[in-house]
Amino acid sequence: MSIAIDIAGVSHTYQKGQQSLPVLNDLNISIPAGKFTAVVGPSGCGKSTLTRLVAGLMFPDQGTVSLGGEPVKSPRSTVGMAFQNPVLLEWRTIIQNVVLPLEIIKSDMTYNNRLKHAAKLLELVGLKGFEHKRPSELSGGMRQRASLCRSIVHDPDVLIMDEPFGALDAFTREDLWQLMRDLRQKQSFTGLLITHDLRESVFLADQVIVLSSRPATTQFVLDVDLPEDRKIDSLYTPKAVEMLATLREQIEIAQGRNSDTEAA
Ligand SMILES: Nc1ncnc2c1ncn2[C@@H]1O[C@H](COP(=O)(O)OP(=O)(O)OP(=O)(O)O)[C@@H](O)[C@H]1O
Repeated sequence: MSIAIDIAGVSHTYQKGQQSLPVLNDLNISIPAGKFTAVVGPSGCGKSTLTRLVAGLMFPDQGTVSLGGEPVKSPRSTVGMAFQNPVLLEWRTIIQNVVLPLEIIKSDMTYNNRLKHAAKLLELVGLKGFEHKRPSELSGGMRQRASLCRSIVHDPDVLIMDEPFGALDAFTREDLWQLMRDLRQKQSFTGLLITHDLRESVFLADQVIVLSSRPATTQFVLDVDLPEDRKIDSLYTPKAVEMLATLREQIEIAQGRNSDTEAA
């Protein structure tokens, strides 16, 4: 299986005036094409920094980040990003927000085809009938659904998610986990998910990486040995409960090593 995201020997230090803050230390993560890896770790250990490096928004001091075998030298149109706060433009309708990446990346696509493609995705995520509403007319969960559509409307090879469900209530979050599972089956992409929610990591990922406290390095890797077509109930099976207990233990070990604040 080909490697879609390869983080090889990556170290990074922020410089603020005379002060240095080492954040990542010799990090190695390989994610095969079509698979999802979740990254968990103490607050402030460097998870968002990692997403910025993979997105090509900044570059590591040492090591290489490669997507599809090519070193990342700038942001790529084959990458989609989803964040905790769905920043939807209020002066655009929901469907106009979703087509935005197509306007920029797939400018050769006709206006009607862009709309058709976005409408199909909105239907898939249960937002048929809301295409012409403004973002402020939707609930937080609905806005996040629309934002996910915008993240994948251009058929990215890689989807980077930085706590995309963190601001939602527990039930909406579980709904969106199931939505993400279904989207993955319809549209193949490789996922890098940053989360503080261990259940989310086990539900969505094929592999969970626990980072140590800052400067973060790989402390523990868990292969999620659950069926691909997971149900929320799968999280209550003895196997899943055991995995969650292992992850919690690893997070506690990581936190014990000098983390900023509480996590997970
Ligand atoms: N641009 C920057 N310049 C200097 N320091 C930064 C910068 N961005 C982040 N940091 C610092 O680097 C450390 C890691 O930040 P980062 O956001 O990557 O951690 P995180 O693991 O995503 O945190 P959290 O879990 O709380 O979201 C923090 O101490 C943060 O204050």
